[in-house]
Formats: sequence, structure tokens, C-alpha cells
Amino acid sequence: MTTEQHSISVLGCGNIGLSIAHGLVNSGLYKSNQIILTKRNTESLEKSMGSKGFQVTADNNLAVKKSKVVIVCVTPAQLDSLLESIRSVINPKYHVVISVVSGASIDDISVKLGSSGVAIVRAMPNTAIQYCQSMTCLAVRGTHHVAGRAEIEERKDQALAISEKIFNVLGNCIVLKEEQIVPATALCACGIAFFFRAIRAASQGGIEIGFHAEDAIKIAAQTAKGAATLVLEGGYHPEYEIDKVTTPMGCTIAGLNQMEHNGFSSAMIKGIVTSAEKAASLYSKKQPAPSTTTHHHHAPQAHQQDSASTTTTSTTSTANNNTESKSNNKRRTRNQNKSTRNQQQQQTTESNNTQQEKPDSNNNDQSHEQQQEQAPEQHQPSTASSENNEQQPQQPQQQQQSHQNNNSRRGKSNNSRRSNTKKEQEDPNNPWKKQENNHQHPAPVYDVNSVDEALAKARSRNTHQQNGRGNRRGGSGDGGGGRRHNGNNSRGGGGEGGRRQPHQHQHQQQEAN
Ligand SMILES: NC(=O)C1=CN([C@@H]2O[C@H](COP(=O)(O)OP(=O)(O)OC[C@H]3O[C@@H](n4cnc5c(N)ncnc54)[C@H](O)[C@@H]3O)[C@@H](O)[C@H]2O)C=CC1
Ligand SMILES: O=C(O)[C@@H]1CCC=N1
Repeated sequence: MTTEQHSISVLGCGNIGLSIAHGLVNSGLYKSNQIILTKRNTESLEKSMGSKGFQVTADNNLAVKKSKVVIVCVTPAQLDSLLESIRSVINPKYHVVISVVSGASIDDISVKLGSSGVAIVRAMPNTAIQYCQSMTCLAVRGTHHVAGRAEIEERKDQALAISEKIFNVLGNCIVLKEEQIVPATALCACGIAFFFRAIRAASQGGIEIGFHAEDAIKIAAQTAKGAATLVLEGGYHPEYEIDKVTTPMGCTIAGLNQMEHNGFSSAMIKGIVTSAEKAASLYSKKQPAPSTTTHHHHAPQAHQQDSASTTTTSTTSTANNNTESKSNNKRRTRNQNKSTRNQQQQQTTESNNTQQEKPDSNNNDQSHEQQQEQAPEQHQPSTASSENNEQQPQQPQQQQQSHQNNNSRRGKSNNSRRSNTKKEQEDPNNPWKKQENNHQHPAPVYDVNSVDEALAKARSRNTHQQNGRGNRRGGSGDGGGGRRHNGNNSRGGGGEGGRRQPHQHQHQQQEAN
């Protein structure tokens, strides 16, 4: 099992599958003709991706037979039937199966594939993978893994090595124990949505204080990118960086404290914990195509309200889920006291959000599928996750529009966002389309034969980041938001002072792996 030239297949080309497919090409790691994409109804996929050289088929077996690496990107509810359909063509001695499916364990997948000898890697990326900016968490073994035959263990190691090569080129990746993949789902895969929401909220504030919407978004997004860069390249805890911004008696601390009074940190923590609880139960509960109007993708408020029952039932599902849910419960209890005082104000905010974000009556898996696969043309103007992504694969300017369309379809938009979307559709000169393309990746300069070259390039990017970490110093002061932590005990909510310590740097972990 090596990384010599091979084809790779993406089974289930919805949102994340397409993002991965684009990322594989944008990174230069694969050429489009080495990538096989599947979907049950391939009409739209053929038009959009087939025309760019991707191999498109509805035949998962054919895709698996032609590939070495198989990335499974269907929803938890769709997983069993997919695995059952490909089990006869999976060759344990050859294939590497990478699953991004939330909540489905390596054991679950092995059982459905009918073999414990298949090298299965769980990966949890986020949609920034399209521009090779994903944080991807990988796991090949759990804490209680009992080593099998040497041959199988070797296959697992090789599969992990191949996965690391791929996902390091598609952003940054770390290897975790399998139990941490569910929490990683919340922090990393869902997490990108939380930061989108933070950017949107910042831009809404910006509009209220006088910026045009497009300027507000640009300012908010670049500011968020700057904050992330300081944390990643500088290697300091965010609170240390906050101290540098908060001039005594100044306007930053006034704003930060106001946000904390309104439960900013508490809301983020509670959202992440709730997402982790939900992620733990997604496969074991396999919610097939709910017919209600509430759906976790589209109704954050309903999702939060669901969390209590999710917690209760998830603790009875599987051993892994048990552990994860219990630990989530502990964390939640720890945070509960601190968050109580913010709850009332937070509920008011949530209630306002709900009013803004009434779920679309079509927002459920079944109708999503029907929209995608049965009548895609009906949804062109305001869609869509998959179709629009397919149509605008490597053109971030247009893709930004597709995200807006996506938001619009999923009912995530607030009023100002909706009006932008409408404006975009109607106005060919809309400012969103004119935005500078900061994400353009160079044309592929190496193919899969040169995977190490691609990896070296990614590493050099990381090294550059690490080199920027000099000049560390501690700090102290009274920040308005969040308790300082030592890297192991991340808690938020309060406004306590204390000496800041540099957090454990992402790349240090990576080196250790
Ligand atoms: N959307 C995201 O950002 C992330 C999603 N995930 C996980 O990835 C999986 C997919 O999520 P999304 O892309 O959001 O869902 P999606 O619904 O957009 O995509 C699933 C796709 O699989 C296709 N499909 C279903 N059954 C199939 C079959 N038998 N053969 C071929 N194609 C089939 C569907 O037509 C659809 O296009 C989920 O398990 C989710 O938990 C993980 C990380 C991030
Ligand atoms: O929302 C979801 O269930 C999927 C998993 C992580 C991101 N999206």
C-alpha cells in the first residue's frame, strides 16, 4: 500500500464530497481524471464535474474497483446501504476506506463491510477543504484497540499514512484516538459554521454602525482570518492576544465585557457541546429523512431544544457513544453554573434568531435528496449545496455566491443576507461577485506521483508558521471574555484574570504524530 499513482473515489458527492473533490484538484495532489465521483442520480454531477474531467458514475462498485482510496461521504442514514452495496468489491489487502460519516465507528463500518481486515480511517474535515484550508482530524484506532494480526495492523498504519499525506495537503491534520472523532466533529466540522455565524454577526454589527453589507463582511472576515493567523502563527493563547488589544478603559474591553454579559462564550461552549452530543448519536439513531420541519442543519434553536433527549438516548447507544456522551455531560455540568446567569439573555437572543431563521419546510434529508436528485433544475436559482458547488468548483468568487444561495435555500439567512442573495441574482454587477479572489490556488504543478512534493510544500507552509512563533512571553490583565487556560483545561464564560500561557500549538501535535 503506497502512494504511487492511483485513482481515488468519493462515494456520495453532496456538500463535503464535492468540497473534497475540489480540494484534491486544487491542491494538485490529484488530476480530475484520477478522481471518481458517485451519486445516485448523476445528471447534475455529470454536467458540472464530468465536464471538468472528473469521472462520474452512479455505480459505486465500479468506482471502488477503479480506486485504491475510497472516501465515503454519505449521510449516517445512507451509510449502511452504501456499505452493503460495495462490500463484495472491497479488497481488504488493497483498498483504503476513509469515512467522513459522523458517528459511525470503525467497527460499525467493518461489520457492514463484512471484514475486520479492511483498513478504515475516520476523517473529520470541514468544507474549507475545497481551498486546502481544512482542519481535518483522523483516527485509525480507538483507545481500547486490541491489536489484530500484524498484517492488519500494518495495513492500518499504511492507510493512516496515506490519509495524513492527503489531508495535510488539503489543510492541516492531526491524528486522534477514535473516541475523539465525535468531539472533533463538533469543534472542527461543525465549527466552521460557528465561525461563519460569528463573522455574520460581526458584519451585522458593522452594518448597524455604518458599513455597507459587502464592506462589513469583508472587514469582518479578514479580521477573523487575522485573529486565526495570530493564534496559529504566533502560538499564543487568544487571551494573550486580546490583552494586546484591550487598552485600559478603552473601547475593546467595553465591547468584550458587553458580549460576555450577554453570554458570548457560554453560547459558543453550549453550542459545541450540543453538536458533539448530537454527532454521537447520528449514526446509532440513524434519523432517516425526518418529515418534520425541524432539522439539525437548519434549525439551530430546535437542535438546542433537542439536546436533552439526545443526551439521554445517546448514552444507551454504543460503548463509544457512552463514553463520549458522559464526558460531554460532565463538561456541560462544569459549564452549567457559569452559564446560568447568562441564560435568560441568551434565550432572548436565540429566540430572536429563531424568528429570523424559520426553517424551510423542505429542510429534511428526504426532501434535500429529492431536490438534489429528482428536480435539480427547479432549485437552480436559490440552491444549493451540491449542485451549485458542482457548477462552480474552482472559482471562489462564484462559489461565494453559491454559498449564499445555499444559505438561502437552507433558510439560514438573516434578512440582510437574504436581500444580498436576491441582489446577487438580479444584479450581475453585485459586489459579492466582484470580490477579490484570495483563494485562488495555482494550477496543479505535480500529480499524485509527486505526493511527497505536495506534502513538502504543505510542510514548508507549516514550518513558516512555526518560525513565526518566537518571542513568546506571558501576560496578564483583565480580559472581559473567557478564563485563561493552560492548554489542557479550556473553559470559558467568566471574566477571570490570570497569567496567560501559550497554548499547545497545533503543529507541535502534528510533529508528534
Ligand atoms: N457537510 C459537512 O461539512 C461535513 C459532513 N460530514 C459528514 O459527511 C457526510 C455527508 O454530509 P453532507 O455532504 O453534508 O451530506 P449531503 O446530503 O450533502 O451529501 C450526501 C450525498 O450522498 C449521496 N448519496 C446517498 N446515497 C448514495 C449512494 N448509495 N451512492 C452514492 N451517493 C449517495 C446523496 O445523493 C448526496 O449527494 C455526513 O455523514 C456528514 O456527517 C463530515 C464533515 C463535514
Ligand atoms: O451537520 C452535520 O451533521 C455534518 C457533520 C459535521 C458537519 N456537518
